[in-house]
Amino acid sequence: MVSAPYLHDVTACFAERIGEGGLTKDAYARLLHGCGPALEQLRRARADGALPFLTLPSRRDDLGPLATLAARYRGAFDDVVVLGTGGSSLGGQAIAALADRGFGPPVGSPRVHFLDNVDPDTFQALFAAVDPARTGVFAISKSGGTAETLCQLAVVIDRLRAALGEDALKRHVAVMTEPKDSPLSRIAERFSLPHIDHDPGLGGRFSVLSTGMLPALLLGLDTAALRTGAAAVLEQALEAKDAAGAAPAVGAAIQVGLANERMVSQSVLMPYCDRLFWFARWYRQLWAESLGKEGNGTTPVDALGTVDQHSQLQLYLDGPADKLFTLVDAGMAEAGRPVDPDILDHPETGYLQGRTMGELFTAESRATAETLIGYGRPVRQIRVERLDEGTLGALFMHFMLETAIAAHLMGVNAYDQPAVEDGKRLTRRYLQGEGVS
Ligand SMILES: O=P(O)(O)OC[C@H]1OC(O)[C@H](O)[C@@H](O)[C@@H]1O
Repeated sequence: MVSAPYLHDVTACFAERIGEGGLTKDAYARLLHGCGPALEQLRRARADGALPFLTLPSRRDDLGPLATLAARYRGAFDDVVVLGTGGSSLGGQAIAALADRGFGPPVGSPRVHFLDNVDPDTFQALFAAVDPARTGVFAISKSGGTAETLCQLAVVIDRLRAALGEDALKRHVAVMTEPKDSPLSRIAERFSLPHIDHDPGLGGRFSVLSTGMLPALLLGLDTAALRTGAAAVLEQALEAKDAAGAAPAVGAAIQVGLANERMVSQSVLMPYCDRLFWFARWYRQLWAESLGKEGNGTTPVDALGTVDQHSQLQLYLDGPADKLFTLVDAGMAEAGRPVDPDILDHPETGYLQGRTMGELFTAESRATAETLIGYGRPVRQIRVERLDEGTLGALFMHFMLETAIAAHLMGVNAYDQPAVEDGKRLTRRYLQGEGVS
């Protein structure tokens, strides 16, 4: 059992059963040994600043311009639209879910909408719902050249300009992109839009502690706590005396070991917490794009307890034995009011009487883990005492490190995504008229 500050019982419970299945203790020990150089590489990268996702947790200097913009937006707008896709959107969505459960933002915050697709119907619905005079926009694109984000922004600027005039744009629209010449930086320049620099060394799927900060500030979340939680996990992992003491290394060794032995081809992340729904979506991109290279990688699956017990669990238990399960328990056992036996008085539901919703949640998470183990499926559980900015930051860092270490073990570069460029090239050709009948 490995524990890290903030993440209690990062139970590599499968580690305790290694040797029972196809992953031998020797193979696991070799992989864990291989994590040593991976951790050393991360230590060096943190020291020389080569990987900004490792230095960001201890930085605060970059937050100033974001805080200024957020304060202005909070004062001026009822709605803020965050444009961008992939790594420029999912981290922000995962953070925003902490504060907005879908019933509206906290008092004093605007409604924050993430538009990460180019579905014209969605944009039509957005324009019908918001008042342009009370709407702010924040467009995020690391490269500044992503077709979807540029198209989104062009459409939104067109609408705002028609409603408010060109001069108003600089008060309503801001961008975050690399400080270089790009289609997005040119738009910012042309309309004098505030431009916040995106660190060129910070890959989108490792950028949550940067791209997620404006949404966090808009919703009144504690950005310092997000980073402190991440820093604590980073510190624990990089200062551990060996790889066995570093939870992300243990997780990477298990995931890669099971994949090498052809025991898993999919990695299911199943939090028991609605607020972690978008976290699982964020993880899906991180794991897929970082590792899916040269025939490597396992397919990440985002699931949600208890909902997916009622739609996926049959397959998970009795379908192909090709999945590793990571269940996240967000410490809600105490939450909720007890069920009044006067209302639920049927003899068959005696087990629910006097129990809280949180108790049902927690019992189901435990029961699912044990049932999966009973069916011989590899399972690990991560327990978070309480979900807040600190623990969410810790979870982000845990999985970013686990992914980086897994990439090292697989011998792939975690920080690029060369294959997706092919489809982008083809899209451009189609739009230019080539091959379109
Ligand atoms: O932030 P951007 O440069 O606009 O990129 C947004 C997304 O675009 C892609 O196609 C990449 O596959 C993703 O890794 C990236 O996060």
